[in-house]
Amino acid sequence: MSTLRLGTRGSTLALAQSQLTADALTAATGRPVELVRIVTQGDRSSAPVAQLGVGVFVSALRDALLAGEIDFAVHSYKDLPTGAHAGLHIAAIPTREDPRDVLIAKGGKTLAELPPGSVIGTGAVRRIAQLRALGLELQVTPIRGNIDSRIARVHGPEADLDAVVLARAGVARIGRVAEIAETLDPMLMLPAPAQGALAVECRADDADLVELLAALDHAPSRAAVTAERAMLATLEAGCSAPVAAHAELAEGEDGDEIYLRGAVISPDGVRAIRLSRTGTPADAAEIGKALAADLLDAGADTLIGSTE
Ligand SMILES: NCc1[nH]cc(CCC(=O)O)c1CC(=O)O
Repeated sequence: MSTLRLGTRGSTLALAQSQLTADALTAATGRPVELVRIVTQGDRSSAPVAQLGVGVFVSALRDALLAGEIDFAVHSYKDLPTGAHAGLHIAAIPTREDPRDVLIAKGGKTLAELPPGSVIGTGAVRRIAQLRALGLELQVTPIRGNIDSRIARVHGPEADLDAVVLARAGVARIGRVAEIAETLDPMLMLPAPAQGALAVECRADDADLVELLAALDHAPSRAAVTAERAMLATLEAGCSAPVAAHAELAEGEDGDEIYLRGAVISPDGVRAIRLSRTGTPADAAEIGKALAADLLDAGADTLIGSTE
């Protein structure tokens, strides 16, 4: 059996989730997998991610896939642009990690324990807006870089921040959950659509590999992510304010039920529209689209204008 080439970025997180997926595939199918390092434009640049544009970390991997240099790639699903990519196919969405955000703070302080004037670093407008919405005497400062360098801004000899907010999934995958001070309740900090989920992608015409990779697919995770991403995709057309979403699957009386919560927040955190919908996993995409329509009806597009 030929060895499959899994293309990966060189960051600690990318290597960790690629290795995890390689091991899971070998365990499930017996097929050997080797990791192939790909340097992306996002790794070479130190410009803010907002300037580099969405999907910059993804494009080099996709180019390598289409060029046949690698057989498949593992992405953080939340980093993928919402549109489908010609010639490529997401063959598996493995079991999702905890989608919530976490606080890593000096002295292990929780959000409520941070003294007035504390400086919190985060790059995502979604997190900045929700932190501001708490109305605390906190200073939010934009940061970028990989997870290790963000944690080093709080824990380590070069520390210059009181706290950072990160996705729990990333911290868990690089083996640093012990440093988490608080896992943030989605009531306060609703996660990014698809946070904590991975997308395993290969060429659409590689039928054998599409079938092989399906061994890694986890139907409940796929349903949750499909609902969240459908909401995001529909909102993108009508609204550019920060978007958050979280779908949970629960056993209802008539089988599994999806409970999708969504929010659109003004960047200054002053106004937020929060709504929810339920439905069956088979209707995941429709639930997401319908919730986005509800949010737009409630004025989500008017939240863009309120700047900092
Ligand atoms: N935007 C970068 C990014 N992409 C995926 C993760 C974490 C892991 C995940 O959500 O799957 C992170 C870091 C973070 O947001 O803290």
